[in-house]
Amino acid sequence: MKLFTTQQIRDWDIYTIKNEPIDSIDLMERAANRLTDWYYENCERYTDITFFCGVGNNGGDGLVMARLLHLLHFNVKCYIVHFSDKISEDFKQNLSRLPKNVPCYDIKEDSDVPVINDETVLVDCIFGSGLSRPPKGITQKTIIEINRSNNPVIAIDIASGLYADHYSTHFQTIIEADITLTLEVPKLAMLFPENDKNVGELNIIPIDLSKKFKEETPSNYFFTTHKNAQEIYRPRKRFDHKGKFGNLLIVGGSKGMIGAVQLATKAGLRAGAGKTTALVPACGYEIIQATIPEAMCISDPSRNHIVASTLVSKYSAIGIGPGIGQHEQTQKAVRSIIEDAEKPIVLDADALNMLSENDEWWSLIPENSILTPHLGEFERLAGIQFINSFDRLEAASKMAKEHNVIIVLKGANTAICLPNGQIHFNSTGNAGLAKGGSGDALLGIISSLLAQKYKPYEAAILGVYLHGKAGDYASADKGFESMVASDVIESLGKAFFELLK
Ligand SMILES: NC(=O)C1=CN([C@@H]2O[C@H](COP(=O)(O)OP(=O)(O)OC[C@H]3O[C@@H](n4cnc5c(N)ncnc54)[C@H](OP(=O)(O)O)[C@@H]3O)[C@@H](O)[C@H]2O)[C@@H](O)CC1
Ligand SMILES: [K+]
Repeated sequence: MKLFTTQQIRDWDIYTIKNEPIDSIDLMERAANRLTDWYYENCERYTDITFFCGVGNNGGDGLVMARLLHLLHFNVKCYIVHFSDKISEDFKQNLSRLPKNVPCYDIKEDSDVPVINDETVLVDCIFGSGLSRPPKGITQKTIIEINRSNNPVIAIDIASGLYADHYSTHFQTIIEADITLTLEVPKLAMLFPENDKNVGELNIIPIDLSKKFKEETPSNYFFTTHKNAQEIYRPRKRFDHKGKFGNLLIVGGSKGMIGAVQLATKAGLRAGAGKTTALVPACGYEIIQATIPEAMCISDPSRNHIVASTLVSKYSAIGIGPGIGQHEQTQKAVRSIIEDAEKPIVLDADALNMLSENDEWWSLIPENSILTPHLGEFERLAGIQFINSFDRLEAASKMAKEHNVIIVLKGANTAICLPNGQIHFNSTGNAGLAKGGSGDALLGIISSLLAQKYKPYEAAILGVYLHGKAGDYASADKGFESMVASDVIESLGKAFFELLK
């Protein structure tokens, strides 16, 4: 799914109105109908609803919802926040359509801001994508009061006060929503961790804006949906044999860290590689052989850490890094594997930390290789600590373009930065994945897909999606706290199955 800036969304709106064609008031009615359907299907038992409407089109959406929910016999009331004398035409029309028996109050000065103490759902439609500066005065006061209440808050399109395309610094005056119902596509700011408390649970409400505009308007931002993952996935055919699914090598492990390479190897197998081999220090040999009978194992001459490289040309993909440590001799071995590799490889964990200390390695990395740093590893690679996610993402995208590699910036909504400038945000996964071993599983999955001849960008996007989806199954079964990386790997099968639906 392509993501757009607010300016592009405004143009999309205008294009749809002109070319469908549809009157703007009817488009607002359609959007509010979809929002109302969502409310009815998901929140039917919450019968008391208070709307806080601005005087732009976001407020207009709120007024239509209020009318429709009133007709469905919900107890609705509205507050109108008069933040400007410039009132949108569609807002005005919908205010006149609001049934007279819906209580409606004006907020024009500070003393009009209500103290919220009744049990009601609060619907935030003060500002939408038209926010142009931090809220002040009565708007600020209203937002603070909504946040102070303990009532459930649903934001329409975007939490009021949050900039859609760039970093917000006025944290005190942004709605903290429990649920965001965003129209047609998520907005960029919703995918960044610092805005999590403002966005809450994100739901996308399609409103049928023009398909032609969507296809023809360029964007570098994407959100990986189930359908996108299905388009990449290639189901197996009846006569396929193991030779077709590649020969994967996982390089990792050191004394006390054999579990990491064990998880990556298991994940590689579960993600479908035809043959999977682990290259580990001698102390890990028996562990791998005894616990993963399906895998082959090469024992390094050294007992506690890897010192020797191996003949890399016979493998269709190589994943390097889980639990590998940073011993000087290991660095030499890793460097020589990277140097010998002729196809894209996958680098994680200490392999990335080694790279951040050896700038000259960049020129050795085969193009389109995949680097999977978490935020700390990325900052080491970039040599900078970032203040916000926008700057961090920009730096990751620049690095991907500059070095012709794929950067998988791990976190909630993992961002996959491609050398062509595209950034793909993942849509699956949960907080239970923030745990040791999770990254090892991801390295195994991505390398395994690469071994199966998925293109590097496909392996990265699909691998991250499957890892998150398996994490969602694991959390449903074990809970966020108790799920571990092994549960994620065990759930991979269900994630693959779902792609067939
Ligand atoms: N996408 C779609 O196709 C559809 C979108 N729809 C809906 O429309 C919404 C966008 O509507 P919108 O453009 O009218 O913007 P919205 O945020 O309601 O208000 C803008 C007003 O606020 C003002 N203003 C801004 N900041 C301010 C501040 N701090 N303090 C005071 N004033 C401030 C600003 O004034 P200005 O910046 O010009 O000074 C302007 O007057 C969108 O989110 C969605 O809900 C659907 O209806 C149908 C289809
Ligand atoms: K809003």
